[in-house]
Amino acid sequence: MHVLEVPQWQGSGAPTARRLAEGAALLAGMVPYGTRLRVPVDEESSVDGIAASVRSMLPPGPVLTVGGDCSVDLVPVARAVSQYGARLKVFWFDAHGDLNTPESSPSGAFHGMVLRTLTGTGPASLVPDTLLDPERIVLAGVRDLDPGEQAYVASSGITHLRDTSGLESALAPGDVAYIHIDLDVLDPGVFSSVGTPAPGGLQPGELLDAVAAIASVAEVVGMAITEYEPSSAADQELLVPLVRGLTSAFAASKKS
Ligand SMILES: NC(=[NH2+])NCCC[C@H](N)C(=O)O
Repeated sequence: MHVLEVPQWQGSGAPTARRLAEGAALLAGMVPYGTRLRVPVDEESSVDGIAASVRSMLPPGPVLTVGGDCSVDLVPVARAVSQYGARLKVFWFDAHGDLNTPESSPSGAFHGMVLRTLTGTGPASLVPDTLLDPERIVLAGVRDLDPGEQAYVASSGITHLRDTSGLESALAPGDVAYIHIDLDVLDPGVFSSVGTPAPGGLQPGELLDAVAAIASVAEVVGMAITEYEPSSAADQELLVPLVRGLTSAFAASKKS
C-alpha cells in the first residue's frame, strides 16, 4: 500500500485553506503503514499542475491519498473509473456534494466541483477521459447541497443516503469500492478542523462503522482522507485512532 500526500490548498475557497498543507503532513504521519510519497506543492502550483503531478506519481495498486482539499482525489478516482468501469462504486463521505459546475458554484472553488467534473462537467482541462456514471456514486453523510447540486442529484441517478447504516447494500456482487472521505462529514460539534463545516454530521464511530461495513463486503480499491485544517489538539487526538481504523479497514478489505 502507498500513501500519497498531496498538500494542496489551491482547490479550496476557505479563508483558512492554507492549513490544509500542514493537515496533509499530519494525516500522512498518522497512517501506521505504507510507503509515503509526497506530491510537491508550492505557491506557484495550480490545481491543474498538481493534478498532473498526481497523475505521474500515482503508484499502481491500492493507494491512500491524503489531502489537502477534496480535489486531490480527482486523479485517483478517475484512475479507478478507468480500471474498474461499471464494477466501481464511489462512496463520497462529505458534508457537501462537490457537484457544482463552474456556472453553479457559489464560491468558484474547485473542491466544490470535483465529483461533478468526474462525471464530465467541469473545467475542460480537468475533465477525465473516462467518465464516472452518476449511477455509480453514493453520497454518504451529505447534507449541504447548493440549488444546482440538488437539481443534479434529483435527475442524475446518484444515490443519496443520509443514514449511513446499511449503505453497503448499495454494492452488488462483484462490485469494488472507492472511498472518498472529506473530514467535514463529521459533525462540527465533535470535529471542527475543517474549512467548510456544516451541522448535522456523523460521529467518528458512525464513519468508521460505515467504512468497515463497505470493506467487509467489497474490495476497497482506493481511499482518500481530505480537508483537514488543523486547529486544535483535541481534533488531532481524535484523528489518530480514526485514521488508524479507516486505513486498517482499507487494508483488510475483502479481495475480489
Ligand atoms: N469539499 C468541500 N469542502 N466542498 C465545499 C463546497 C462548498 C460549496 N458547495 C461550494 O461549492 O463552494
